[in-house]
Amino acid sequence: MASHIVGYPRMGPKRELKFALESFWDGKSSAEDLQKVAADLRSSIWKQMADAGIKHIPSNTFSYYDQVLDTTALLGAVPPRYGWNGGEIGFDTYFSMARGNASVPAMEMTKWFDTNYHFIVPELGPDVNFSYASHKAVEEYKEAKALGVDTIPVLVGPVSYLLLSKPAKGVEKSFSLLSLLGKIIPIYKEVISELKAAGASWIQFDEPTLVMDLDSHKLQAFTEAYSHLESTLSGLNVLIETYFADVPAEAFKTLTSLKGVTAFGFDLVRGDKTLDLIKGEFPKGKYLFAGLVDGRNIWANDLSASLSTLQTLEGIVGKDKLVVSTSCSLLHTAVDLVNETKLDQEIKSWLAFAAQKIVEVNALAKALAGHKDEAFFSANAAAQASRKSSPRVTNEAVQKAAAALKGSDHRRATNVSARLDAQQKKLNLPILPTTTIGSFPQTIELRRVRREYKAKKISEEEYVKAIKEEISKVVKLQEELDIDVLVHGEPERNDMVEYFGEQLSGFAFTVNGWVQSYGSRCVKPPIIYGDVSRPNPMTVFWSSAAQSMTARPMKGMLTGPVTILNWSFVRNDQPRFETTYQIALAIKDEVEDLEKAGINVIQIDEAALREGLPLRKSEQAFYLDWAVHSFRITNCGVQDTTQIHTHMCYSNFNDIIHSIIDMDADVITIENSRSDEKLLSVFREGVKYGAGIGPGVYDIHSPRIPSTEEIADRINKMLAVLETNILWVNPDCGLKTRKYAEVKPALSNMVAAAKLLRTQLASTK
Ligand SMILES: Nc1nc2c(c(=O)[nH]1)N[C@@H](CNc1ccc(C(=O)N[C@@H](CCC(=O)N[C@@H](CCC(=O)N[C@@H](CCC(=O)O)C(=O)O)C(=O)O)C(=O)O)cc1)CN2
Ligand code: MET
Ligand SMILES: [Zn+2]
Repeated sequence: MASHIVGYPRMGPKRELKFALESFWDGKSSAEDLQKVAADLRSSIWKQMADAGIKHIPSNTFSYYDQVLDTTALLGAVPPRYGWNGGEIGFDTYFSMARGNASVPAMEMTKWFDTNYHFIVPELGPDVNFSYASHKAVEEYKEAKALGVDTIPVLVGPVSYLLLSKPAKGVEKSFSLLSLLGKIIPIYKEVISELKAAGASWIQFDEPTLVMDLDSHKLQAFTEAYSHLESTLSGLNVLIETYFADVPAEAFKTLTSLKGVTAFGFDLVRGDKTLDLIKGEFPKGKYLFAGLVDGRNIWANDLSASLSTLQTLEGIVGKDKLVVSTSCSLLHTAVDLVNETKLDQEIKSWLAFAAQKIVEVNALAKALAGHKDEAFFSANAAAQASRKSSPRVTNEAVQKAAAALKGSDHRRATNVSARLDAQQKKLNLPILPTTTIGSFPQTIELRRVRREYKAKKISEEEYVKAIKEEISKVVKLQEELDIDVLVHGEPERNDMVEYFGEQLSGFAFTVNGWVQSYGSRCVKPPIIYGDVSRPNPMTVFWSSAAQSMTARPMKGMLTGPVTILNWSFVRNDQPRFETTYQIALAIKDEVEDLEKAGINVIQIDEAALREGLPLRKSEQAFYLDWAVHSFRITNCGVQDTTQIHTHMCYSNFNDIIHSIIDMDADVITIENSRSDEKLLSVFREGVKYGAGIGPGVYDIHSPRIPSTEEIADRINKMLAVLETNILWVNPDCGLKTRKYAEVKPALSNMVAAAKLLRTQLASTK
């Protein structure tokens, strides 16, 4: 019985790649240093899988930044503005596309399906001259082979690549990205041929777009693509891997009829309906890669349940055609539980990170082949049982309160325009008020202070003093810049989700449970294992201190329930909405405590609301309903004069704008500048929006400093579609990843642009 891993985290157990990348970008180390760290990481991962007994070990799932960008490099699809002149694509061009450089902004970055991973969006048009410009897939295959590991090379499939692209600037709206299929297939043929020549016997194409609701035209593209590749693929075993949801019935038919394909991979964790399709009809003689070990979470697999599913599948496809696999790439889970020395032992026994999941996959494959490791299975069964019955999981009062929420609407009593009037009387803001999203740069010094406090190397007194000093610096800076609504800068927070998780009951934490979010940036999602409650106020102390330092309004800064849910490892023993309602009640208490403490503006970030939208349309309305409801629960109890802000990033809102309006926030700040101002098109199409809105005026994910003119130009574009009196001026997102050398001039230009427009508007009145 064979085993397979869809993909593996690249950052390393201690984020070795992150540090190597950042040091290279800062000019502190050489390209060779970076390549050495990368090669060591790859070899240790391959060896680890080989030692565990995995049969199909993936290669080319390593990336210096992103696997979609790697595919863009493979195809030589570099946008002309990066000045690439052909030849093998090197670090310069590659990282310029990813991060921008002094003269050119970065390519667009967006969410990878419904995960917290971000990919670089290919920009394509009829004039792109595709060429085979990165041999990375072949080099990595050979590298593994030289280490004695014969791998299954992984490529982003041609159709998903095109479906995830966008038309380049200036390209006609009517241009069909799929029309480029004929141009990229020859490049895929080149790389497949080289892989074959290097000795590969298997190849994996990731085609996750197959889980979306694709029309027949798009499905047809799969049929076309793989029939063109058929002759080149002959002699190879070809796996098409899908993940993140069920494959719809139509797509399942198309997929399983593809020519030249010999194996199909399915996510059987998020997609429980696919099992029925397989039971209904699965092509004879083809391999089924059964993704039963969850790549998106940290819970230990229920091995006996998985084994019984596998036994059913074995009856359908036959013993020699069933392969045990992960539900998706392990990129989306933490790396190795071995490095968690501080976790409670009982909770630890419930968990499995990437390294442990490999062992689970292998144990299942062995058990199916009749070599069940009884000790391993019975330890697993004991852990499953302890998790089900552990008293630390349940809090009956919380369950009752959350259950009582259903059915009610939780709306503020007054409508938004009346509320905004009442708030303006109190706040007295100019038109085009300026603000920021919350965080200010997280300096090395700041991280050191937090770390030393956590390690008890400095006292609470010293810690409070240091953080207050930082807040005071940030407040002074904002006053000097003449920003209207201030923030405290979030210096006490490691991360906007982890920070709240640390203060809520029902959450556990890891020390090294990092997951890549984009490029070198990682997050450490807290683990929600039990019912959630708030033992004490979480932010009131710092927000009141900050407000006392200024006469200007200071925004209280909270993370909303849907975002806390979506950016945590969440329980899989109750529906997501139940967990969210529990978090909503905790945040509601915090909102009300902030109001009592005299904070008049409170921002409740729902950065990940869009991200959690189910991939399949049939499930979206239900999600939006409870997600928006949870947000309203948090602030339905405040006075009219308390101004509720929310913030969202990386969002494509056109399809959910009505839900956003239904959140009924007083002001919303939204990412906008790195996605071609797609957001504004919603309003151009006539959607009425009466609340305050601040579409980001510059991209904070790039080190580039925007000029006053550029920002003024952006604001003008917004004024063309939005009423002057509702528009706010702010960056796209928080500033924590930037340096002060970037933030000061950028914000100064932002305020200058707002003032310029205020003057212009006053003179044209
Ligand atoms: N959860 C989440 N998801 C999100 C976002 C977000 O802000 N949070 N933003 C969007 C974009 N994604 C982002 C993801 C990560 C970061 C980011 O800045 N991450 C930091 C993590 C920094 C962090 O939390 N650090 C901790 C831990 C400190 C630390 O790293 N300590 C040292 C030493 C530890 C010791 O000696 O004990 C280490 O572990 O190396 C802290 O500052 O307190 C990074 O990768 O650099 C930014 C945006 C979308 N998704
Ligand atoms: N308040 C948060 C910040 O400014 C919101 C970030 S959204 C990823 O960092
Ligand atoms: Zn954001």
